[in-house]
Formats: sequence, structure tokens, C-alpha cells
Amino acid sequence: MKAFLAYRHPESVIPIYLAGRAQEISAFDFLNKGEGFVFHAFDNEKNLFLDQLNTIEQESFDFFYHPHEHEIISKQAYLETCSTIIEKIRTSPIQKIVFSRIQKERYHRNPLAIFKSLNESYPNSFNYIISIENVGTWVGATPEQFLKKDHQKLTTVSLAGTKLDPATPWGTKEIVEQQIVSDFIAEQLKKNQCENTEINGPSTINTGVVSHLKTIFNTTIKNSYTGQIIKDLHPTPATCGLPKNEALKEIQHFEQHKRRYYTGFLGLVNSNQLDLFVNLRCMEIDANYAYLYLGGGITCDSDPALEWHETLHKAKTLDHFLR
Ligand SMILES: C=C(O[C@H]1C=CC=C(C(=O)O)[C@@H]1O)C(=O)O
Repeated sequence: MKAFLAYRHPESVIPIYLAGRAQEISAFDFLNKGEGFVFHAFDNEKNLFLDQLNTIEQESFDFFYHPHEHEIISKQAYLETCSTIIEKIRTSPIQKIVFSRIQKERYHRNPLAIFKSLNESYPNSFNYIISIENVGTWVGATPEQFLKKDHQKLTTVSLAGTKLDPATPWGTKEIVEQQIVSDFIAEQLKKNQCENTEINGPSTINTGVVSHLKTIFNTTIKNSYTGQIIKDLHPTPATCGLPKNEALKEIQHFEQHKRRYYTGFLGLVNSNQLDLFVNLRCMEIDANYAYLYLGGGITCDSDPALEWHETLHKAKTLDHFLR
């Protein structure tokens, strides 16, 4: 399959435009594929690996649209389902479920112009546009590093909790919601024999639209554990919930849409390095419409109306640039 990719890494100001090929890979099967770019689905189905990537002029970037159903729920349905999820959490051992929805918007700009606007507005995000034959086109500006690895040095991040106004103090709901992610990550690092783990945070980061709590984990891992730590971390409770398998089942039950690449992960791969991001604040586009994927962590302290409002606010990351 033909593939086009443009990305702008948060540590750089220069966007890179590439063309190459994409192949479907089994879940997590990208570590022995050589140099390339992984675009991994949330539910491990139709994971893609891009390679034979060559730099191109941006004028040569082409778009593949692959229309399919996007289930869009009403505000009323969102609020009702959210209340049911809160009740479920209050009456079961589940502590957190990340619930998401799709918002459909007409767009009128060249997708590359949208990508460029993201680069101007979000210097600290990993911004990308990816277009793959028979798959479609996705655009995103994600603030969440999934995993960075250079030889045995590994960094991962717990990013959760959202506030809309940077001036308001953090509430207990957000602090607990992010601590759940940090505890989960610490446990997975330990299980995978990581050593010399340094934990920094939580501190507040501002994405330009919302603020989050962020804790950074720097550690050392034996290369033989790389595959296992990725399997254990994906998906973290920042995008799925806790306990992981129970939360996954509830997501499949409550969400009407398939997440596809939203809350999967993407990024650069080569023999000794990985630089992966969680696919958040992203949208799938066809020739006329953008489908924004918007989610948030639900806990026993959630308020459905506030969660709805949070998804509307997160949508601003992208919808500001569609018209
Ligand atoms: C699942 C999303 O965000 C996650 C990352 C940061 C904060 C989150 C929250 O506050 O709910 C989510 O865990 C999303 O933006 O779709």
C-alpha cells in the first residue's frame, strides 16, 4: 500500500514530508522490521508499519480517503451512557473507564494547511498527517509521549486529568485519575525488571487548549524486555482504564464506534531507538468531513455534564483549524 506521512516532532521546528509503503503487521510486531514508522491501532487490529520512506516535496503529498461508518452519538446519549458508566464504577472493582465519542465536522481547507496550522499552534505536541491507501487519512496533535527508548534508556509518561482553565486548582477527581495511570506505569516498569527508575511529577502542562497532569518516568530496561513493556503499557489507564481488561470490555460494550487508530500509538522506529506517541487529539478525514475522536477518563467522582464539556473543549485542539 502506498503511504504518505508528514510529521513535526516537539523537539524540532521542521516538518518532515515522506512517501513510502505501508504494510499490515500483527499486533506489536514492529521491533524487527528495521527503520520505519509504526501506526498501531487501539485494539491491535490493522496495525501498520511504514518503511522505504523517502523525503518528498510537500506538493507531492497525496491523500487517500477510505469512507466508512462513524457512529456519532447525541449529547443526550453521551450523558446517559456516562451516567451508566459512573454507576458501573461505583458498584464494581473498576476504578476508571476512558469513554470516547466522535464529533463530525465539515472542513474546507487543504489537509496540509491544517497540519501546518497545528505546527504553528502546538510547538510541544507531536503533529502529524498520515495517508495510506485502503486505510484513509488521519491528522493529529498529540501531547502524550507513549514511550521513548534509546538503547537501554527508556522514558514513558503518565498524562491524565484535564482542566479547562489553567488558573483553577486541580480537583481530587483529576489528581486521583492521573495517580491511577502513574501507579499502573510504575507497576509495569517493575514487572519488566526496569532499574534506576526516576519519577518526576506530577506537574502541570498546558497544551494550548487544556491543561493536564504529567509525570515522567526515566528508567533503564534490558533490550529483551522491550516488546513486553510495550504490550504491558498499551493501553495505559490514560486511554483505557483500570483494571485494563475489565475496562477494555466496558469500552467495547459502551462505545458505539470503533476507535481504530485513536488511542493507539504511532512514531519512529529503528534498531536501537523508539520514539512513540499515544494517538490523541486526532481525527480521521474523508474528502469533506473530519471525524474528531474525543475521550476522557471517567471515575466514581465524574460528572457527566463536565465530561461532555471536556470533550467539547478537547475538540478545539483541531476544530479551530478546519475552516
Ligand atoms: C483520552 C484522551 O485524553 C487522555 C489524556 C489526557 C487527559 C485525559 C483525561 O483527562 O481524561 C485522558 O486520560 C483524549 O483526549 O481523547
